Amino acid sequence: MSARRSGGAGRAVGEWPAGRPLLSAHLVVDRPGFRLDVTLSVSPGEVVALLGPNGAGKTTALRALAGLLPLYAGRLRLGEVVLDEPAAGLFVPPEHRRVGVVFQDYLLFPHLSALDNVAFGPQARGASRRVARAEAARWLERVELTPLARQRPRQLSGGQAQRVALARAMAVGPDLLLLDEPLAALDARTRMETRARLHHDLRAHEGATLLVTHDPLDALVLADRLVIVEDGRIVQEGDAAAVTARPRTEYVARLVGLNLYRGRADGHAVTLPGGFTMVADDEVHGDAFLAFPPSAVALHPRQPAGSPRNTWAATVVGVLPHGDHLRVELGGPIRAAAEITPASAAQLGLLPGSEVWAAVKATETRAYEY
Ligand SMILES: Nc1ncnc2c1ncn2[C@@H]1O[C@H](COP(=O)(O)OP(=O)(O)OP(=O)(O)O)[C@@H](O)[C@H]1O
Repeated sequence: MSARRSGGAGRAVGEWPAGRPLLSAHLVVDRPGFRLDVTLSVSPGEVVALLGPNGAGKTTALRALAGLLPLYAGRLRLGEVVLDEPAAGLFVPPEHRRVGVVFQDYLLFPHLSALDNVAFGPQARGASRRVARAEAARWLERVELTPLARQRPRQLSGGQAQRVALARAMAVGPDLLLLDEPLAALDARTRMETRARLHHDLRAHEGATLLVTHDPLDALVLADRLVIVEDGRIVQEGDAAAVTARPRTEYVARLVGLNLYRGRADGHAVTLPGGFTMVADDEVHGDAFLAFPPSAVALHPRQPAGSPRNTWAATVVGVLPHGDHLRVELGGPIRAAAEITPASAAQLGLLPGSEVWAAVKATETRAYEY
């Protein structure tokens, strides 16, 4: 099978020129009432997480990369091969792409053993049964499942089934590995263990990896770079530190647990919609984001003396447990979340409708341009 037909890199991933992305895609997909329009590039060995709320278009992007949905416009190149380019009449079908997919519910064949599930990929791509099974055995060994090779999927735990699905996706030697919510089907405990294993296995993959997830923890643990999609568009991308330090949408701010506002800055003062002004540690001019963590919000029963900055009268909208703290949703001149201990909540006698004073130190308040 030629590299072109097989949709392969056309040269070993190890020889791929440094600095040139292995996957380079401008994906435009039309659905009734929805358009996905995103540009993605992933380098060899890099793990990118596509993160976003429900209906953002993550699965649509993954399906387009796998060839399960054709592009409406744009271009998808993997290695040296163009897999989809409607304007040029090019489309490589899924079975001829060097792409491995781990679906959310794994889609293992229930009547086949773990070994034959993994052997399916190489066999479907033309390997003999013997070669495919040898390849499958090698992959099961890599994910430490050799003793379970003869088991059927229903005899495997969720974490084991996930690893069989990963071995099956890797057994075709993919240049692009796609994972759709790989840990969503697992309970919390198995999830932690499987996440750690998956991290280890993904490090060993020389090709490009794209992971679709709702779960910020999966993204932070597994990925080198985050791409955040909302309503079919990329709203922010970068490594975890950059994204969490400077969220650019409310979704991202919630994800990283920050209060976030848009306003106009004049030096250290940022005026928010409605006219409330806050003082930030940073100096910015023009349109700006203002962000502070809920843990930086102190609540007082009366107006605190001697600290007129960043203090406002607020009304308690709701109180929710948050780990071993309480998260207090506040209404008032700005909506904000505060995180306090159960002891201080009891002292303040917090109930929905309670009146309190909120205070945030300028040193804990960040401002940055948008
Ligand atoms: N088979 C389909 N036919 C038509 N529209 C679809 C289909 N599947 C998804 N959509 C629409 O495409 C948009 C993006 O959906 P998609 O499943 O890609 O989002 P997502 O980010 O993966 O969401 P989730 O996290 O809920 O899986 C949504 O508006 C959805 O209603």
